[in-house]
Amino acid sequence: MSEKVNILIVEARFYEDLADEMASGAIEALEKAGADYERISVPGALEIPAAIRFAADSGHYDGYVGLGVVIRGETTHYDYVCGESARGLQELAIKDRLALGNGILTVENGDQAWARAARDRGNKGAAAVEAALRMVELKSKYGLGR
Ligand SMILES: Nc1c(NC[C@H](O)[C@H](O)[C@H](O)CO)[nH]c(=O)[nH]c1=O
Ligand SMILES: CC(=O)[C@@H](O)COP(=O)(O)O
Repeated sequence: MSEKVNILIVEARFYEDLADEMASGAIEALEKAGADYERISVPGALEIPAAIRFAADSGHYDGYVGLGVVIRGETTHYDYVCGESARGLQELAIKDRLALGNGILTVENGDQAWARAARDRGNKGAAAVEAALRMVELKSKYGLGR
């Protein structure tokens, strides 16, 4: 791929501090890889797939990274937020052939979230970038373009 890879980061800002850490890890990974990137935000993880789908029609991006943190509460809403955000991303990847990384943490509590979000621990924001970049490579290998 001759020109620089351009990645869109879609951040769910439900937990602002965790979102910042996840985004920082993702950005460090993108800069290390020499990729260009843009950032947009949504209220919560449920909105990530739709935001990616809106952006994909622009043809501006080679890949997408969804970042979010879903922490179980008192009701079954957790199950829907986790399940539907994951399903939405999978549909975008499979049906729309979008190169994306899923960086949506689905955890029981804040400690579990920080153990995975922190750059010096799980650094899952960077992991989602690495997944997205690999999928960009595969799309290029098979001539699928943006
Ligand atoms: N509880 C969490 C949510 N809930 C909000 C939804 O994602 C969505 O924004 C709302 O239902 C309006 O459509 N989102 C998270 O990202 N993390 C949570 O823990
Ligand atoms: C994951 C959620 O949507 C959750 O934070 C909502 O909390 P609750 O189930 O207590 O309303």
